[in-house]
Amino acid sequence: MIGLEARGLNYSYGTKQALNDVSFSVSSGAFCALLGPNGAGKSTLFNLLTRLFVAAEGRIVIAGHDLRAAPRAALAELGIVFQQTTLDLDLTVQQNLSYFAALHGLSGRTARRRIDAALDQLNMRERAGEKARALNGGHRRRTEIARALLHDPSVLLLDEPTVGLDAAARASITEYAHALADQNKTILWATHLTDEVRPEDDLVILHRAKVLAQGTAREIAGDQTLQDRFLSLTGEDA
Ligand SMILES: Nc1ncnc2c1ncn2[C@@H]1O[C@H](COP(=O)(O)OP(=O)(O)OP(=O)(O)O)[C@@H](O)[C@H]1O
Repeated sequence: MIGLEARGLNYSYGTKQALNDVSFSVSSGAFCALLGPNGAGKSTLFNLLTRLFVAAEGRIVIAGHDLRAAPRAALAELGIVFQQTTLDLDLTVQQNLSYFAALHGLSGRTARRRIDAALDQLNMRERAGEKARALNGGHRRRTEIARALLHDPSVLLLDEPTVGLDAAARASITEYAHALADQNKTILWATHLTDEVRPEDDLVILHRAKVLAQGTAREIAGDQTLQDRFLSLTGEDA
């Protein structure tokens, strides 16, 4: 089954083409890295997938729902962690999540149950009472991932979620995202760092608005390291 599918997406800012006939699909429950250097078009693609932008042509299907024909059903299956942190720093972890749960129409016992489950999933329950401002970068990211899970989406988009984190926090966030895929969430993980991609991960390489390669990272790397393969495909260092 397909968790996320993009077909024939084009997008331009004036004369600047940011996406050029972009097509790829991610199997349900797979971890897929979207690898591309700065300016490749990753954020533009995320803006189309979340319907912040609407593509004139092409098709996006989220957990079986066409984003154009059935936007509410499609977006209900989508969780998103944006590149910029979007927590209210003056609220506690719990309050940040409660507020978001309310936006999704969750309240009372259901909201509390979902919040506890999401905090447990990210190992953040003991920090529920701390203000977001007091958390380090890794814990803030974990809170944002927990928040993105509250409405139980089947597809989770993460836009360069490790930017600004130290190596230990980076490894830990990557690990949590893989664990979510193991629990059958479909994950699309944008990054410009080849060391965040595991050989068994699905991989889409985006460069200058185009998909250059798609497959497992192992297949795409062939007999090279992924870093060397990426460099030879794009002529850029990752
Ligand atoms: N509002 C805009 N107006 C004009 N050009 C834009 C605009 N936003 C992005 N671009 C251009 O479109 C291309 C794709 O940008 P995009 O932000 O999608 O790439 P990205 O892979 O997410 O890069 P980054 O990692 O730097 O965010 C780049 O060449 C960028 O300069």
